[in-house]
Amino acid sequence: MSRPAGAWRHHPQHRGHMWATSPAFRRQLVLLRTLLPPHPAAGSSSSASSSSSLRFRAMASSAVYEADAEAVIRRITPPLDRARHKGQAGKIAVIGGCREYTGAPYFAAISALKVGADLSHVFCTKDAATVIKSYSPELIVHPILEESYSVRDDERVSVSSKILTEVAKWMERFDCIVVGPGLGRDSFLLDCVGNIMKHARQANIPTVVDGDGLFLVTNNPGLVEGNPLAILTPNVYEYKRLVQKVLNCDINQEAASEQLTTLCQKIGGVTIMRKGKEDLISDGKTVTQVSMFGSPRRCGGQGDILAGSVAVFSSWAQQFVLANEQPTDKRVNPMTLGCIAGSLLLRKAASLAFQKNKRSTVTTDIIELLGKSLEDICPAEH
Ligand SMILES: NC(=O)C1=CN([C@@H]2O[C@H](COP(=O)(O)OP(=O)(O)OC[C@H]3O[C@@H](n4cnc5c(N)ncnc54)[C@H](O)[C@@H]3O)[C@@H](O)[C@H]2O)[C@@H](O)CC1
Ligand SMILES: Nc1ncnc2c1ncn2[C@@H]1O[C@H](COP(=O)(O)OP(=O)(O)OP(=O)(O)O)[C@@H](O)[C@H]1O
Ligand SMILES: [Mg+2]
Repeated sequence: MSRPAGAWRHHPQHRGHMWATSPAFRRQLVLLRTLLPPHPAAGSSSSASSSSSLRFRAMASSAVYEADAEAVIRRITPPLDRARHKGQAGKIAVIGGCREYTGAPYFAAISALKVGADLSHVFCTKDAATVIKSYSPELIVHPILEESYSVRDDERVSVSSKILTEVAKWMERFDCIVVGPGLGRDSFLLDCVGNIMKHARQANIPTVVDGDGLFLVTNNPGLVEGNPLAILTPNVYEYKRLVQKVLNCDINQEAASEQLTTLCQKIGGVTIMRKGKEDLISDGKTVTQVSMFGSPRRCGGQGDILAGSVAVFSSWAQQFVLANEQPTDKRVNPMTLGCIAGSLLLRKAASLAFQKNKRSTVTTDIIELLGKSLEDICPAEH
């Protein structure tokens, strides 16, 4: 996603946003401070920023900050510049899709396009490929993954290495990959995907891990340990399993933010978005939340939309942070910004879809409203 340095700085949408600051984080998080309210330690009043959308609340001993997520979206979304060519707004790949699940990888991949990526690929099993292609001609679908039932024992090593070679050919082109939507839990397939994750890491490709990708990572945390380009997006059950495995304890709701911070630190370097009534986001240093109400419908697939959206926003945020030329130690974590932006956009689209469709709201209704939701926040220029 090469682009002229500073492209974002000249976006009219990005001018003049007065965000609150957080002195306690100033040294580390120059951009994120603009998303945060005054920190209590700085002597500001506890009714911090009551006049703005920025709030904080104490949970156990860790403060949780409500992000000004609209401002984040405006800030990181690149302008539609006529001089740009295909690919510069992002190339995303979803690793997922098997016999059982074809909806999830489709939802994630099409959402990436609807948010604004130029190209969206899906790497899935042969069974799933034709089905996914039939949902949309926009997606580039690679039928290369194999499940145990289709591979003889004596073929496993060669098939596994062929799969890795095939994905590796493409890997450098991607700005972000999403591992897990509709992947299934076949052991051979998960082994192959573990190798793909290792390769992505070596190639410094940001990786969103969701759905069955989290099943893989929970059983093998080493796949993401110490990787600052990894984002985990667990739902309530996936989070519980991760906490049990990594922290060896149960969920502590009273100290939710502290536990999330500890989990990030224990895994090391990763960003985790704990999905739920509020989406709680931490990279082990700060905890931010997005709590704008979306929709009371909990139809399956909303997490897939989120994963595809976070992939796009994170790659935009990475470029934004680089283009603003902050010293490395002062850069905000772009993965956090991507999570904040993806969370708000999904919630806005879900809210609009629910207004229209009420109880019959399904995931495709929400996807159709991603564009309007983004337009309301950050209009395209003409
Ligand atoms: N249309 C599709 O193809 C969809 C496929 N999906 C994929 O389906 C796969 C499995 O994801 P799921 O989120 O369904 O995962 P699970 O199969 O773990 O969970 C399914 C449901 O079972 C229940 N459950 C799970 N663990 C539980 C526990 N410990 N205690 C009580 N109830 C529990 C919950 O209601 C949960 O929502 C993933 O690959 C995911 O991406 C989902 O994204 C939904 C949409
Ligand atoms: N109780 C809730 N109230 C409001 N929003 C919620 C609630 N639970 C989840 N969400 C929203 O729905 C999004 C998807 O979360 P969810 O927990 O449904 O993911 P998931 O189970 O992984 O979804 P999927 O069916 O795609 O696998 C989250 O980003 C969150 O914003
Ligand atoms: Mg899910």
